Amino acid sequence: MLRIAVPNKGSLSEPAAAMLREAGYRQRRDPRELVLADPDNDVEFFFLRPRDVAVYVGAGTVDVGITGRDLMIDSGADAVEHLPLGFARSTFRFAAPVGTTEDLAGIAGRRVATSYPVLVGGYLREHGVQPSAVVRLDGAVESSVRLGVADVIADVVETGTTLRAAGMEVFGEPLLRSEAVLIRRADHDAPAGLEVLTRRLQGVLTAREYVLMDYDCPVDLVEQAVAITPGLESPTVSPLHDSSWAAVRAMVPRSRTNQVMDSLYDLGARAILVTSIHACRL
Ligand SMILES: Nc1ncnc2c1ncn2[C@@H]1O[C@H](COP(=O)(O)OP(=O)(O)OP(=O)(O)O)[C@@H](O)[C@H]1O
Ligand SMILES: O=P(O)(O)OC[C@H]1O[C@H](OP(=O)(O)OP(=O)(O)O)[C@H](O)[C@@H]1O
Ligand SMILES: [Mg+2]
Repeated sequence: MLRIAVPNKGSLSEPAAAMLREAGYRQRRDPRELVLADPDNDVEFFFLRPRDVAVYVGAGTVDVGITGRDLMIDSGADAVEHLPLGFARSTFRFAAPVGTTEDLAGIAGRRVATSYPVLVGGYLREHGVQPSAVVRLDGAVESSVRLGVADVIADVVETGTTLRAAGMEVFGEPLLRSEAVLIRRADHDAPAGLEVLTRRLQGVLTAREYVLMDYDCPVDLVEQAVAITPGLESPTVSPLHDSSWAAVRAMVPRSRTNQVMDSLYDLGARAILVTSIHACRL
């Protein structure tokens, strides 16, 4: 039975459960449940703090887990990324009160507050910058400068709203681009059952990323039309009762749906229909 660690709280918890549910797994109804067996799918879920997921995976007491790339690196655990999951996307950045710090070198001899001390310490060492201290805080790091325990911060930034509200701005390059990832133990064979889990999650990712597009097209325009919708391998082209027309079906990136429909219509395609993919195995 594959043992899977899942975040029990925070911004990873809900989307992780939604993804697993979409992949056909049971998920808990009561947020106080700590363990959930799913014998039909031969897996068992352990609901753990997101920060701890990599620790358990690295120790081998669970087989795989869902966590953030930033959290995995900060844990220092013996775990590796197996599959990026496309949600909880963020950047990890240095920031300081507006107009006070220009670049990485400006951190030398100053105090950096963060909830990710291992990640930040490692990055600064790699770049040869020595702060006077790395101050570890649990959260609300943006308040640390105003409250006098640090001079700059390093934290998760998504929209930048929290930083702006605190009168801060980012500086330097992002330390990291993070997202939710499926992780497994480093230097060990893939556990039994991981292949099925991976294929199922990949199915969800594809179903989220693509739509199915069907359209009718004059036969002499098919070549130009399939150049617009090449699909993943090759689009399906079927004859229609009216032999001067063909029906085409192809997968199209969801984000480009409307541009592709406009181009097809301009070319002369008609009856363009878009359908969501409910599930798939490629
Ligand atoms: N605003 C955000 N947008 C996108 N991802 C985020 C955001 N805040 C945190 N994350 C990601 O969520 C993970 C951290 O989850 P965690 O549950 O520890 O913290 P949290 O979501 O800030 O919850 P809490 O603050 O309630 O503890 C990290 O991978 C981080 O990159
Ligand atoms: O760029 P934004 O869209 O504003 O998002 C980034 C903020 O979101 C998270 O905070 P959270 O609300 O989880 O509070 P915390 O700092 O206490 O963890 C993160 O730590 C940042 O503060
Ligand atoms: Mg937080």
